This record gives sequence, structure tokens and C-alpha cells, in this order.
Amino acid sequence: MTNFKNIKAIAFDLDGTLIDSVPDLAAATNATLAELSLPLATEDQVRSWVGNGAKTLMRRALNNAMNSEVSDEQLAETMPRFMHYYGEFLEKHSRLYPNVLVTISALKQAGYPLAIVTNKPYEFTVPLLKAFGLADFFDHVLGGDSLAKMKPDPLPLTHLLEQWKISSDELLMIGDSKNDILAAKSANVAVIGLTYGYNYGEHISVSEPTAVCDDFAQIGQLLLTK
Ligand SMILES: O=C(O)COP(=O)(O)O
Ligand SMILES: [Mg+2]
Repeated sequence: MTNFKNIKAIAFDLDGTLIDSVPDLAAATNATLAELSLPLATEDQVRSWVGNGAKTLMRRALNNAMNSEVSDEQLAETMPRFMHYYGEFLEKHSRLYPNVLVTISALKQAGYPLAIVTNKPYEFTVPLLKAFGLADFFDHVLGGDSLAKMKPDPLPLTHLLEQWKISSDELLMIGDSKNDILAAKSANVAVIGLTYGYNYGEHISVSEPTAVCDDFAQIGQLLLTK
């Protein structure tokens, strides 16, 4: 098993890692599709479309519902409706994954500086963290629109390295998607892949993270018992 003894700070993905947010993303997607009199999507379909931010989710949903490529104009017209509905649903049907709160709390107490690196728009990220009692644990919260590029680009992680003044072998990324693994690898950062989240239907081990965990509690075991 990989030794994480160098690690000084940790960056967490949000959707599919800390919070199972697909039920509310699906509710907002379907409220938007219904308003356009388009056929609705299943929760499984929405789960397979999450990972590259709200705009790409809606593009995939519209392409599927219309059975053709949505134009950029049509997508731009639709986005405010999706954003409105997602802001309304946000945490209504979402839930924390098991052992998240207790593990994050223990890591913070052990002295690790923590950050969120999500592709979710920033305006939803902080309210969602607050709704689940997580907001106070993180020194930095980066949404998909906080910087010029989102994951799988390494920019959010290299930004954190600069902010925290640490080297790449001192940061650990934890996520459920190939976008998390690719961003970490491009930044030369170790990465734990979780098996329970959303990864376009593909097992996370295919992306070859540094380590694979099935349960969030295992992260505590890896980092708190050195
Ligand atoms: O909103 C998304 O598409 C994915 O969000 P995540 O980066 O927190 O998994
Ligand atoms: Mg994720």
C-alpha cells in the first residue's frame, strides 16, 4: 500500500466524493427539460453526464432529449433555467456519503489544511457545503468557474500548491472521477480514487489512481495511522 507520509494538505472533489448530489442534479435537469416540453432523463442517465460542470451536463441532457446536437445559442438560453432550478433543489434529495463528516473532521483536527476542488459552479458549492455542515473545514473552495480552467486541467491543483506554498508531492487529491485522476497526474500530485461515485460508468481503477478506496473511512486509515 502506498505510503502518504509526505502529504501536508488535501484537496477533495465534491460531487460523487463527499456528496451524492445526482438526485438534485436530475431533478433540476428534468424541471428544465419539462419546461422545454422535452422527454425527461433517468437518474442513471444524469449520473453518467455529471463530471464536467453544469453546462456540459445540460448539453448532454439536451443532446439526448432532442436526439441531435444542441446549438451554443440554445444551450446559453437554457442555462439560466437549469441554474434557477438547481439553486432551488440543491440539497433537497442529496446526501453525504457514509463516514465523510467524521473523517473530514478528524483530518482537520490532525492539522491537514483542506480544500474543495469541484467542477460544480462556485455559487452552488458553498451553500451545498453549508447545508451539510462542511463549510468550515475548508481553507479554499474552488468551483468549476473559479479559475480559467477546470479539471481535468491541473490548474486548480497548481493554484493550491501556490496558495499553500507546498510542493506537488505534499498535496493529495481525492475524487471519484477520471477528471480528478487526470488533473492530479498532470500536476504530479498523488490521488486516491473512490469507487462509489460517478465516473461515466467506468471503474475508477481504470484511470490508475495512486490508491483506490471503497469507503471514505479508509482515507482516515491511510492518513491518520502512519
Ligand atoms: O459538477 C460536476 O460536473 C462535477 O462535480 P465534481 O467535480 O465535484 O465531481
Ligand atoms: Mg466528482
